[in-house]
Amino acid sequence: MTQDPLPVTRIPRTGLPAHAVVVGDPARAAAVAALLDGAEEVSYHREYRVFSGSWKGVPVVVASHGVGGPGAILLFQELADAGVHTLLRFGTAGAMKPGIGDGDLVVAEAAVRDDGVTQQLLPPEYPAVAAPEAVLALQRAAREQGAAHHRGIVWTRAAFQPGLIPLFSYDGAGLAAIEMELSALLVTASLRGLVAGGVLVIDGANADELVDKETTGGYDPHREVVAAGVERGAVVALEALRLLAEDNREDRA
Ligand SMILES: O=P(O)(O)O[C@H]1O[C@H](CO)[C@@H](O)[C@H]1O
Ligand SMILES: O=c1cc[nH]c(=O)[nH]1
Repeated sequence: MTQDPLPVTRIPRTGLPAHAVVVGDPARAAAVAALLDGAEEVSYHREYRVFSGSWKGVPVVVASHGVGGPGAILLFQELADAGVHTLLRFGTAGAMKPGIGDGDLVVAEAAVRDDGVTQQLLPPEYPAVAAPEAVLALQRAAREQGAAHHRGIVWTRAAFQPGLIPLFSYDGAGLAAIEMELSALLVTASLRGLVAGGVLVIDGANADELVDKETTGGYDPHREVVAAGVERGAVVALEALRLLAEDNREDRA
């Protein structure tokens, strides 16, 4: 009997692998899926392009969530409904700390919840934290790939463009990077009992006041240095997922 797909993303309710890499851009989902064995497009509805395949023997999902927390959280929730329990976001981000340069990776330890959606779900004091095992798996994978990487807190911010209200400054707070969806993933994971984390490729920074001019050239994701970081980051995310899947297998044994 054919099953009804889930209502927003149109992914199937059953049969998906339990480990997923989620990315903003549908084209990046296709590029990551191209690294898999036996990759197949599962569904493509709105901004949600979903593939399955296997990475070094581990069945994985690769899915795009589009730009912005409110839309992205619909994918995270429906992946959880479909039985996915480990999710790593592989995105791009702006650098916020001196010494973090274009093409470098940032492994998120936690995120500031300015995502524009989770405030409507639970109080703002609730933290957005990555699973420690996801942080360590991403860090280990980045080391093993020889990818320049940093660990730190990420600012998830719903507004990409500057507006009339001056940007609140987190000067002195030690934030590493700014992007738009990670805290929505981390909060969803905590609420649903999932394992989640994130690794981000630096592509400049979209707010001039955030840019460390010595290490980044300002916001421009369409550069060779970013493309090279994305290639490295894709392998880091898949390798980290494999390490987490191995841990899961050992825990169950
Ligand atoms: O490259 P992705 O994963 O889309 O991530 C970043 O890029 C987009 C902004 O251009 C936002 O989605 C932001 O979070
Ligand atoms: O939100 C984002 C994403 C990429 N780069 C930025 O500077 N900001």
